[in-house]
Amino acid sequence: MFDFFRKKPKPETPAAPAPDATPQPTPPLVEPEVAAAVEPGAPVQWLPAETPAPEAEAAPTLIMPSPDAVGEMPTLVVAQPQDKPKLSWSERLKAGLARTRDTLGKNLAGLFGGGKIDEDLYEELETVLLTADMGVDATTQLLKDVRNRVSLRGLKDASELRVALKEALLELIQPLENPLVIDANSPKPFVLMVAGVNGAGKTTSIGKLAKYYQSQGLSVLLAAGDTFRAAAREQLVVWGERNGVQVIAQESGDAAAVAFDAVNAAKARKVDVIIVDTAGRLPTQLHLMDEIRKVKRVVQKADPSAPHEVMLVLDANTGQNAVSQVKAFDDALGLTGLVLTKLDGTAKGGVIAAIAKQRPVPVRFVGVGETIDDLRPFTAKDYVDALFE
Ligand SMILES: Nc1nc2c(ncn2[C@@H]2O[C@H](COP(=O)(O)OP(=O)(O)OP(=O)(O)O)[C@@H](O)[C@H]2O)c(=O)[nH]1
Repeated sequence: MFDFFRKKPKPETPAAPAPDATPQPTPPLVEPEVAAAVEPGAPVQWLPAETPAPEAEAAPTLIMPSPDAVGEMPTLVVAQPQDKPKLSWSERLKAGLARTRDTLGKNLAGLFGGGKIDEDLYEELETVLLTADMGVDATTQLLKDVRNRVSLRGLKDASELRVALKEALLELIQPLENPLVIDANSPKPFVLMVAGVNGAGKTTSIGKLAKYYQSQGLSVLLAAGDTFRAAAREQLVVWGERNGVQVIAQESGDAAAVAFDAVNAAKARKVDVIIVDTAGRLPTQLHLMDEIRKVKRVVQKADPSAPHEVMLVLDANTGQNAVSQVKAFDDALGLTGLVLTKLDGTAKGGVIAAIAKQRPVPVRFVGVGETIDDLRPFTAKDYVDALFE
């Protein structure tokens, strides 16, 4: 389990930063000679003093966690395969979507049990879809599609409706399937910026993503851009140390400056992927939305082609509110991908249909638990199968 990630206190709403607060140089968390121990034989890199970001006037002190420093921090225990019986991903996805399936499935079973297809049945189907958090727009589209399929195929019996609905749902959410492939043809470093509301699962997902891309042979660097919560930074630093992933952090200061320097560090170290964490924020906190726009702008100053992915992490439990979050963050940042977390704890997995209909930003990954293997690329067919089987 990501025990250490779970240790942190309930997320707080970060205090409003001054929109253009000048980052103050901060004392390093580790001494230079200790930092040198991180990469034996390699020169210590205090990065980057050379090119200050126009909007991040003073370069922050960057730290590499040292084994000594990390040794004093709480232990992170990553679930080992032997912790639980090895399930295939489709089994885990199925287990994760159990609550949504129970709600949807039970209600649909009642509908599709038999009898003839009539207006009453369509009305009941509408209620079931809305209850699964699919939203009005997606529900309307699904019903229209199901009606078409029924009339085209001349279906008469309610039991035949199930296949028609499954097909209609697959067609609706299929466009969201667009995996985030990072390979030799991708920009280097590939800059992935992560955003989301408080507690959505950003930091946990970043740990999982780092592992995912590392397992593909890519080098990964994390930027601890959640400068509001010291615990968030420490989580990343400790997690990075335990898993051999470099982390760039500073003790306090400006998220944009951390991101800027981390991109430069990634360039200097020829790292393949950099993942930039950011503090949780609500779309209604306009000053914080300004602040995250600034992070993006400053990243662009370090690398004009970056960020190459702006990913919103969404807690599936928020149901229809997730759609509002997608719209607001997309309007502010121009999202290129989504991560849908905590599907295991919710009956609101149908929200994916609402996203497909109202703001179809690709769902890159879905999360169905807290262990490292519980985040996987989204595939529409697996998702629909897990909902209906
Ligand atoms: N059950 C379950 N829990 C998850 C999943 N993803 C994350 N969590 C848990 O959600 C909680 C919050 O996750 P964090 O990663 O700390 O969230 P965050 O978005 O970084 O939070 P802030 O930095 O406060 O904004 C932690 O307890 C995680 O273990 C998931 O897919 N399933």
